[in-house]
Amino acid sequence: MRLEIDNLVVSLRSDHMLGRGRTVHAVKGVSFAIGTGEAVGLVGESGSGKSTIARAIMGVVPPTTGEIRFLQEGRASGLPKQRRAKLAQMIFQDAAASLNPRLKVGSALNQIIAVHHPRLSARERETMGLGLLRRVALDEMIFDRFPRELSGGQAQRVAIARALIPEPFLLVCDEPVSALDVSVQAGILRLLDDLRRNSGMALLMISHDLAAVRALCDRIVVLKEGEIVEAGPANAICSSPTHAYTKALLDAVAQI
Ligand SMILES: Nc1ncnc2c1ncn2[C@@H]1O[C@H](COP(=O)(O)OP(=O)(O)OP(=O)(O)O)[C@@H](O)[C@H]1O
Repeated sequence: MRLEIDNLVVSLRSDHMLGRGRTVHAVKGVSFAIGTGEAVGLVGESGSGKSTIARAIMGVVPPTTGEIRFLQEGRASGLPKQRRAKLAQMIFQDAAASLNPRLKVGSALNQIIAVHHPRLSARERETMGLGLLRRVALDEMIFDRFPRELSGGQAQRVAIARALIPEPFLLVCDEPVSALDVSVQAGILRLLDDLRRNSGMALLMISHDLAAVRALCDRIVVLKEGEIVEAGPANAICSSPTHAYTKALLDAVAQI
């Protein structure tokens, strides 16, 4: 399986009070690809277009021009809703906010398991839910907790467990650790890395933090004002950046 982003342009109508109705060129002709089991980092300062690219991949915003293709053995993959869930899932910075506050973790997982595995019995769904918790290294007790009773790291692990249910080709991670304590960050990054290595799930790791991206990714794409300024193997980008902007991002990491 392969995701190809080809000359993607996304222009948005500004909803900001001061510039309402103005067109914002959030993404201006971006191309890159991700194959099965690959981890690609998308870095750039605030407003460089990272989240807009993620939303376009997830089908939430349409490309203004250009294409986003999921290819299976060279052929376009169909996009009925169920199928789309198997192409890409997404996790967010604020994991707790992405969980339904009224549902216990077990019920939330159960609902999504029922959608994607309709033939399973209630018992089998529960077994699968508990198995998912183990896969993200959470205690079974978490099954009976509400999102408000979870720590930030636990909530992110539940969000990851939920994303795994359709067994997606790609997990889009939008700043998945930037709201967490440094000690908790490493555990989540290790979990994402293990999932990629063990299940072959591809990762698109979106971050303004080059250090987190470097730890996880084979390749890095550096964005500035909606355009790619540099792209290549993670080690090469981090050890000898060619673009002044990438150097500035690296210097920012060194100062932390
Ligand atoms: N819904 C929207 N309407 C209008 N403009 C938008 C909208 N969403 C984003 N933008 C603009 O598009 C540009 C890219 O924003 P985007 O959120 O993709 O950047 P980002 O790199 O993800 O930033 P951050 O790291 O702060 O999340 C910015 O100028 C932003 O103001």
